[in-house]
Amino acid sequence: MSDIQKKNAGYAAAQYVEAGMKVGLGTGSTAAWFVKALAERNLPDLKCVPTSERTADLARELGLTLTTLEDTPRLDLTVDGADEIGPDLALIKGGGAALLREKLVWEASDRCIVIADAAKVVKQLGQFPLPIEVVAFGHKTSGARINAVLAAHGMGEATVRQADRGMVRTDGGNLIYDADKGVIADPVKLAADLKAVTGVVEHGLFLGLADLAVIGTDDGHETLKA
Ligand SMILES: O=C[C@H](O)[C@H](O)[C@H](O)COP(=O)(O)O
Repeated sequence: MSDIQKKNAGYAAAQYVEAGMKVGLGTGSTAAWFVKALAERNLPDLKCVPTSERTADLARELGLTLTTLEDTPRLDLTVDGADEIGPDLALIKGGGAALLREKLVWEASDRCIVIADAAKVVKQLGQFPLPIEVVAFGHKTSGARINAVLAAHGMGEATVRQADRGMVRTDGGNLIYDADKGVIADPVKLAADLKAVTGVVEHGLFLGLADLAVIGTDDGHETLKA
């Protein structure tokens, strides 16, 4: 993990934003650099949709104009971080528990740019534990079903994410189960199988959504196309 690489990716991605755009703001330490760089550009008539309360607070503090998906259902561009970037720009996201709002914002965007430090680029997804957002009601039952799906994919068990004060809650009040790390051999099928479990709200596999990756290097950035 390199902060300078994250910063370089965030600042480079801010150059893709034009005046008057409707922009989705990602969540996490890399996306925070993008939000900062975007605010510094001071472009006129931007409208931004944040993907978490954390990002909303930061963007507000930096003077960006915020709106919601309810008021602005289509966006020109979303820029967001990732936990892993695999072949074809298939991603794992949700390390910061923001995956549901992130996916809603990504899917509402004409173009999505993923930004990351170089260590996030992998040959096969799965070394980062896949986050799965689950409704709290009956979550142990849902968790057992999730584990059956993961076992069928040759993966280890998922466990509920804990913080100092108990189970982590997302901005929407849900829980996060993190799959044990391992090889995700068939991300498309795993995504469909997880979505079929009642109680699963969303999972952190972002497939076919990223158009471009901006990868920070120590002295600049590189781009990868989908
Ligand atoms: O839920 C959080 C998001 O998906 C983040 O974009 C992801 O975890 C990457 O975060 P970071 O840039 O801090 O590594």
